[in-house]
Amino acid sequence: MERWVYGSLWALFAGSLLLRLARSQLLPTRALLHLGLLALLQHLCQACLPLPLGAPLTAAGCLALGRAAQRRRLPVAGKAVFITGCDSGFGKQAARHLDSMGFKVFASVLDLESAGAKELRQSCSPSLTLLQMDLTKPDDIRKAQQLVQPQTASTGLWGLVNNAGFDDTIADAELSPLCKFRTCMDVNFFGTLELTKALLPLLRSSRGRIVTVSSPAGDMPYPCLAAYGASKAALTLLMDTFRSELEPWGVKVSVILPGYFKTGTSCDPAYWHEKKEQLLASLPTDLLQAYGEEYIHEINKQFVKFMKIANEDLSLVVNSIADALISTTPAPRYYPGRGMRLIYFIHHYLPSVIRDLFLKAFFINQKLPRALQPKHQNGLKQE
Ligand SMILES: NC(=O)C1=CN([C@@H]2O[C@H](COP(=O)(O)OP(=O)(O)OC[C@H]3O[C@@H](n4cnc5c(N)ncnc54)[C@H](O)[C@@H]3O)[C@@H](O)[C@H]2O)C=CC1
Ligand SMILES: C[C@]12CC(=O)[C@H]3[C@@H](CCC4=CC(=O)CC[C@@]43C)[C@@H]1CC[C@@H]2C(=O)CO
Repeated sequence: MERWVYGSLWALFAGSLLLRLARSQLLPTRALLHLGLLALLQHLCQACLPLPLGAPLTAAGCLALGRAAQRRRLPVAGKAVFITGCDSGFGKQAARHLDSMGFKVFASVLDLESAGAKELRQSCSPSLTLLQMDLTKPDDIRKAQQLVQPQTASTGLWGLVNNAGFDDTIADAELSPLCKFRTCMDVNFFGTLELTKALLPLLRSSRGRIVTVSSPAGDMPYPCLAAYGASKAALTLLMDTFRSELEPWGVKVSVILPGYFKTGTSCDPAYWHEKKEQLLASLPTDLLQAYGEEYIHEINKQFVKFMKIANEDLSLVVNSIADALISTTPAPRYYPGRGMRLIYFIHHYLPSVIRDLFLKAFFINQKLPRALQPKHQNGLKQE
């Protein structure tokens, strides 16, 4: 009897864990997971249940998992979606893709004359509306809300895709100017929060969707990304809170956590060279003395080399955005991109010392600051 109780409890625990992992999008393939789960259930039933119930229970498991695995999609007709950051990158490609799917797209851009805005104007259907909006300007957000509201009064606004984001500093937190922390927070957190609050009444009336593109840098300490990562950490937590609080209203919230992709200026060496020079010119002398110019050149070199191998297939992210908008069961998290499952597995299950070493080996591994180098050590001792 005891064996039977333990076996059943173990089967329930293992089954719930594997199902949670399946829904989290963290595992390589659903089929692999389902086979593993069914083999486990079959074994446990045979080992623990007094009667030959293995086969019928396993068959029931197949049916249940098959239904869970089916991700049904909602009809697109009549659904309006507001997307931010469509000048380039994921936002531009998502606007074009959602327009081709039949959504009524409101594509906001920083600059209506940007190459991306012109491309969307030329390549998308007449139902796509381009509008200029700077997330750091409350007046722009108010005008955007006033444009969208009358055009969605009958249908409500089905989706908000918070895609716009900013970072232009790749340096240790101590070397990152405070104004960079503020700009990242202003765009990535406060601007996104203000827009979301402005459009929430429309989203609640349609029991629609909020899809926010955050970053794994908000979940784990990527070296030299403190300003950006802190703003994304705040954003991700905000969206998790929205997901819980908006559940009674029928509004579903998903967070997209992409890997590293070639978008906008993310892999433009000339852009990052200019940002490095601006940073060097802005640093106080004592800080520059302590770290040394070479330290900052090395970070920039490692970063530019890393982005050379960034993913070029933006459709991985765009498809996650689309799924979060029209799946009947959107996932709370999407992890599109090479190696993201491994990175999150390490983050969730390995000790912090291993996690930190992995991120340094994977992304940027700073050299010793000038003041800590043996040939400069005597300078420190005298001070
Ligand atoms: N490229 C990558 O490897 C990754 C990007 N992300 C996130 O993906 C999102 C999209 O970025 P990407 O397409 O990669 O880069 P991107 O630079 O091509 O696009 C960023 C967009 O945000 C807009 N934007 C910037 N500041 C703005 C402001 N103040 N107001 C309104 N819009 C503003 C830009 O005009 C641009 O359209 C961002 O939230 C970014 O943090 C997350 C993980 C990885
Ligand atoms: C900061 C930025 C976007 C990111 O989130 C990535 C970063 C390059 C290193 C990364 C590797 C990952 O595995 C996750 C994503 C990320 C932290 C990108 C460099 C420029 C990108 C940017 O500026 C976004 O606005």
